[in-house]
Amino acid sequence: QNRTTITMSSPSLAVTRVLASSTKLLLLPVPLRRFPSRSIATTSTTCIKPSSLVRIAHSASNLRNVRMLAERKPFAPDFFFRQLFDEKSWTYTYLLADLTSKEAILIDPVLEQAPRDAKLIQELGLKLTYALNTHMHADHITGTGYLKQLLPGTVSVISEASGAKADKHLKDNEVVKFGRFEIKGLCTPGHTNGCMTYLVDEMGIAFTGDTLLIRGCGRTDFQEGDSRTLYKSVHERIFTLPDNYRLFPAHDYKGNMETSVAEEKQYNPRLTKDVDAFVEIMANLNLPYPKMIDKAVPANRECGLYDIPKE
Ligand SMILES: N[C@@H](CCC(=O)N[C@@H](CSS)C(=O)NCC(=O)O)C(=O)O
Repeated sequence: QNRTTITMSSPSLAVTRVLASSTKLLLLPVPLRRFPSRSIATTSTTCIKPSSLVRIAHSASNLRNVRMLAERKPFAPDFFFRQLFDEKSWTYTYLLADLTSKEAILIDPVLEQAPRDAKLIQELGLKLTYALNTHMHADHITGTGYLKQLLPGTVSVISEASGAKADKHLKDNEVVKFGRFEIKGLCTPGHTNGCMTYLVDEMGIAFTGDTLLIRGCGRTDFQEGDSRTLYKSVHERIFTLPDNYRLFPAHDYKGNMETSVAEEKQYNPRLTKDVDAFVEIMANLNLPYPKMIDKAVPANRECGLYDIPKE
């Protein structure tokens, strides 16, 4: 009979073998002391199908990463979340709302997408109260100025430290409410002086702007960029959040959409290094300047109220 015997100390190898042989598998009892602590042992002779083995093997390898898969805080049923994308600047905009009061906020809207965002908000029967910027962007013009025109009553928001115009300026730890929810601004300078990470603690989510990107971070070679400051901001204000917090950046250039505190603490190739190594990495990124920088920074200093289409 076609039989394969494996130990579960190398699950991926075992899966490869079993999938290749496509036989049933016989697990023989092996004294527990032969297994490393993270392995799965069987105490009786068992016959299992390859498909079950794949599941077991995945579970075994996941044991190593169990911290990363810490239970998420579920979204409340009355909390609305939508991630939107601008394909020209690779920017994520986030629409959040209280479904009972219908009050909504936007984080990092993009000028060219303001009509899309306004239409969506109207279609969903929401009322935009605040349009927030994580910082004074260099690669696109914020949509907050245009949204104020499209959806009158919208209040534009940016950090006090940004030096940009807006209806409302936030200090560190200051909160903005939308319905029963609140979003808190944490000063996380480094990419620019005025960078803020926005937290909705009740939902276990944070919007990191360009301070922390997925497996990366914002560059520090223009505006008031400073690598040591960025490193401190991430380590002291983002990596100290609970491991299961879901993180949403302002950009991603590789098709990723979200990450978590635990993942970035373990796998961020820049921010897992010590500060001197980080500074060295950042000094050698050699990225071309954003194409829009000369137009975007002056426009964003005026809250995007610059050259906007006349309605
Ligand atoms: N090519 C883009 C700009 C890409 C870029 O520089 N992104 C910034 C955030 S927007 S200022 C960044 O910090 N990137 C970090 C990285 O490691 O890529 C354009 O021309 O707009």
